[in-house]
Amino acid sequence: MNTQEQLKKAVGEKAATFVKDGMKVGLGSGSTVYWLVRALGERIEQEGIQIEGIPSSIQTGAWAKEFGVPLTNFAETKELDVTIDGSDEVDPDFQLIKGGGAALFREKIIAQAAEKLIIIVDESKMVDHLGAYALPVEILPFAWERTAHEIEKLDCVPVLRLKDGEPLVTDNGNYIVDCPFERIEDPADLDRKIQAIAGVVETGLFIDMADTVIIGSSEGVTIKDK
Ligand SMILES: O=C(CO)[C@H](O)[C@H](O)COP(=O)(O)O
Repeated sequence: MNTQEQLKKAVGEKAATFVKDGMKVGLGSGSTVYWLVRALGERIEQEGIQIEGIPSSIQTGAWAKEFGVPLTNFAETKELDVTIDGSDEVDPDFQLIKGGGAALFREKIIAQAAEKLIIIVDESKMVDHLGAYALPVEILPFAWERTAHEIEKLDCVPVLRLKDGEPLVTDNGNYIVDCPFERIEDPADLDRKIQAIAGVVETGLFIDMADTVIIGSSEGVTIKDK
C-alpha cells in the first residue's frame, strides 16, 4: 500500500470511531470512504454496534454490503446523526470542492440530512484557496451544451466528463462538467450563481457544511473542528 493510501486508511479508521451504537450514518463516496466502510464493518462484527447507513453512491452501497454494514433509505429515515465523506479540496474555512467521483448530488443530500458532517482527507486536499481542482457540476443531459455555455460566462471553460469516450452518466442519469476556475475568491457567491442556471442539478461546492475535518499526514492524524 502506498503512503497516500495509508493516510486514507488512517483517516477512514479514525472517522469510524466517531460512530456510536444506534446511529444513522451517511456514507460518502470515494477511495477514502472505502476504508471508513471497511472499518465500520469491523466494528459491527467485533463490537456488535448497531448502525444503519445511507450510501451516496451505488459503489458505496456495494462496499456496505461487502463489509456487512446495514443500509436504510430516506423513505425510512429523514435525518442522519452523522455523515462522513471525502473531499477533493478543503479550504481554511472548511468550504469544500467535492464530486471527483461524480457522486456530488447524493453526497450533498446526505450531508444536508446529517446533524454533523465529518470530512476525511489526506493532507494533499488541504488548500489555501479553492479552485485548482476543477469544480464538478452535475447537469441535466438535456441541452447540456447550453447549460455549459451559461457556466462559461462565469469565467471558466467547462469540460464534459467522459468515460470510455462517452459522456459519463451519474447514478442519477445526469452529466458532469468539470469547471477549471483556478482560484475561487468567493465560493458561496459562485455556488449561488451556478445554481441559478437552468439545467444545473447541483454543484460540487459544499458551503458551510463541514463541522470536522480529519486530516492524515506523515505526522499522523489531526482532527480539526470548526
Ligand atoms: O466527492 C467525492 C466523490 O464524488 C469524493 O469524496 C472525493 O472525490 C474524494 O475522493 P477520494 O477519497 O477518492 O480522494
